[in-house]
Amino acid sequence: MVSPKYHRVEFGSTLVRALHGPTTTDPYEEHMTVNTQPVADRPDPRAFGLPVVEQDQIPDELRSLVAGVRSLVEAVADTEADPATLAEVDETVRALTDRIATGPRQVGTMVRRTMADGTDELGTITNIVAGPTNPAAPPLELERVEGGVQGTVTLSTTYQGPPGLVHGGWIAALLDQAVGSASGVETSPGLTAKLEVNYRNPTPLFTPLEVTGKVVRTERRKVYVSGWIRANGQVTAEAEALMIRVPMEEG
Ligand SMILES: CCCCCCCC/C=C\CCCCCCCC(=O)SCCNC(=O)CCNC(=O)[C@H](O)C(C)(C)COP(=O)(O)OP(=O)(O)OC[C@H]1O[C@@H](n2cnc3c(N)ncnc32)[C@H](O)[C@@H]1OP(=O)(O)O
Repeated sequence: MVSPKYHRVEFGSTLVRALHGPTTTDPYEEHMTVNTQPVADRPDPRAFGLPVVEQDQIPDELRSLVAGVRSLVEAVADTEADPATLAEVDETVRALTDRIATGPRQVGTMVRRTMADGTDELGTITNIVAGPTNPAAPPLELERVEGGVQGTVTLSTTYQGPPGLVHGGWIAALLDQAVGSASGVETSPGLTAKLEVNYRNPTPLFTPLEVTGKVVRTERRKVYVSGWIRANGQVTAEAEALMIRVPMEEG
């Protein structure tokens, strides 16, 4: 179990409860299993009042909508349609937004997914890099490899910084996710205390990017992790990170 002395995370969810009330109702609860069984050797988000949704229980209709909205964002970012068409689409989108807004899901809602090798991973359901219900997430799907995790993602124009290239902040975000996930599956989940990124070569848009995180060594709660992004086999960015694991109760 997670130690109650982990005040910062505990305070975070207490704050969430203070802001949003003791939300136990999830708009998708009818369609998704909210797991209530504690996990023995891992921090249990439910100890902090955070619901856990199983990723394979997310309705196909929501997955499809998320992908559709992602395409919409790309189309909007690059549209050169005439003003009359823009006004018409704007009105439609606003009407659709009103129709779908069911109120916020509880902040901190977690999702559990099972990687190809059977490893379970917990993350927030709207995680900006990997969250399965977040249309703003690319999403980066990581799988277990020896010593860590790896995944491939292709970013389009909505992640642009310099012309034709991925924004440096997003490069750091991808690496943060990879080192955090590597640390989480190889040891236990934690927070990033330090992330140093070296931008070695331009990271191109519209090109499959291989994102890797590997644990280098562990000292008590400190986990040292390296990360890389490769495009066409060439390293474009690398990271050295320090993750601090959420403390577990002794014994
Ligand atoms: C129940 C559910 C909870 C789950 C939570 C995790 C879920 C993850 C799930 C799935 C993973 C998916 C992937 C996610 C990827 C994204 C990750 C992010 O983006 S994280 C957001 C950005 N990071 C922050 O906002 C941290 C802000 N900083 C803090 O909150 C604290 O500073 C924290 C937790 C990092 C450390 O605070 P302390 O009080 O817990 O730990 P102290 O006792 O100070 O340090 C422990 C050891 O670490 C060293 N240390 C701490 N910070 C250091 C630093 N910056 N540089 C060097 N050493 C440091 C200390 O010197 C100490 O070392 P010695 O054991 O004594 O040798």
